[in-house]
Amino acid sequence: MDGPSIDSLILKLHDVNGVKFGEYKLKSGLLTPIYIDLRVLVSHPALMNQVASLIYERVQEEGLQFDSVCGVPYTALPLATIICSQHELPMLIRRKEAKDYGTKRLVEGLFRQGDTCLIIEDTVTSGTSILETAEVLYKEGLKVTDAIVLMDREQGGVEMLASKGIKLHPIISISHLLRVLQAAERIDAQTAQTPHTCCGLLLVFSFFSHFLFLLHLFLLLSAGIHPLASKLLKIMEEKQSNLCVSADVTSSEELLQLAESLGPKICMLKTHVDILEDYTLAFIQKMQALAEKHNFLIFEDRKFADIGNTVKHQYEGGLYQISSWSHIVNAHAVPGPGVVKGLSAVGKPLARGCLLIAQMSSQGSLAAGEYTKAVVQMAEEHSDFVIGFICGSKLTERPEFIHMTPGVQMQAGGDLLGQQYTTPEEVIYSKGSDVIIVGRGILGASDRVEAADLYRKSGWDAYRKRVSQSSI
Ligand SMILES: O=c1ccn([C@@H]2O[C@H](COP(=O)(O)O)[C@@H](O)[C@H]2O)c(=O)[nH]1
Repeated sequence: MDGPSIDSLILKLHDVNGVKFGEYKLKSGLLTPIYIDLRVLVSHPALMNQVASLIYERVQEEGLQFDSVCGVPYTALPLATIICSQHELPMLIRRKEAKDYGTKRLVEGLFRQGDTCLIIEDTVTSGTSILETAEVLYKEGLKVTDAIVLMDREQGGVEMLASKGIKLHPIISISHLLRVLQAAERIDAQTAQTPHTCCGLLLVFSFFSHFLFLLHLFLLLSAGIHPLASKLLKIMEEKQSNLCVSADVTSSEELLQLAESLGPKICMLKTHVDILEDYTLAFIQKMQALAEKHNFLIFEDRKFADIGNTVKHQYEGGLYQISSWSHIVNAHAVPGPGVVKGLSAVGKPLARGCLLIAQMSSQGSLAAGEYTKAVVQMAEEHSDFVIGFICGSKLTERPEFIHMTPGVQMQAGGDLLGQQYTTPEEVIYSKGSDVIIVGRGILGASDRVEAADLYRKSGWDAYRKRVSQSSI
């Protein structure tokens, strides 16, 4: 498609409200002044066809070689469908929903290991959505070398994807779009300059979003939530961290080193003390001192799952005396409410809290569907002790519950024993969880402190972004 046709497409997109200025984001509290909303295309089939043709023309101009096409869900899905149907190209569908871990294929359609898949996207900002889709395809053994996008917001997407080995081919840049709209007198010169004042706007945005975050926190704290949950939220805000490190090591010395070095980066340290080869109560006292020093909570991932009377003993006594030092423990709901009552009898007087395991990150987990719903109900009935869930996504809008998600790494994927990984952005921003729990993603890094900081930043950015967008 030539320049004039692209320009007329831009005007048509503006006509159908696919490009919005100012108001949309101001209402939701964000100061992003230009919003590209190509979801409107589904209501305008002629325009949808035009966009699909434009994308396909670009594919041909670039001489791209590929075996299949995948549209980033959801807006680019119909675009990919039209292109594949009109040109008889094999298509793949990436599933976005993964509520029931491991029960569904992540990529639908036929492909062979090593096939190359072309990604199609409607709008790119940082490139994260394309990367997430590519990561799911990589996991299935596919290659991704190129991606085509209709609209490039020119906010680093091309560069970020290039650094990951994906060449992005944008069709319309936001600066061109603004020039066309200004020439057609749809916007004034000041609005057309918007991208060039990006840094100033980002500062205002950052301040505003921080304000919204604090407002959100205030509303949560006023909702009468458990003191431990409120303490956790305060730590998160103070340390700008929703990272819980899963310290799955077998020596107490290494665990203490982890707590000392990663302490400043985390809101919580998760332990499995029963894998330590040299557990002593003296060690646990040192850990408590580090938790005080670096202001984090301790979460013993004990996964209690017995009748109330037994879990009472397991929590309070034995070798580990968990209730004496662990701020938070967790439990399966399989035994019924007795497990919570037993734990609560020990933990409540000590101001401890409990997470119920509503979903698991492992492939084929049975904690799904009706079971998960029943766990949420059990939590609601015991909210004086249950402070939240181990889960893959937000399960309830009730503000008193904190959602914590394990199975997190920078790249989606899994291990050989059924663990499944999702990215911090996906877990926190897309799925609405609050805290990321990261083990080997940090423990396996050559520089654990640097890795922890990357996870902290990624998780926290996603959290702030989500909270800012949902507050007003
Ligand atoms: O569903 C669950 C519940 C708990 N875990 C625990 O989290 C960590 C994850 O470690 P990675 O090294 O990041 O895989 C580990 O301690 C598990 O016991 C979980 O993974 N999934």
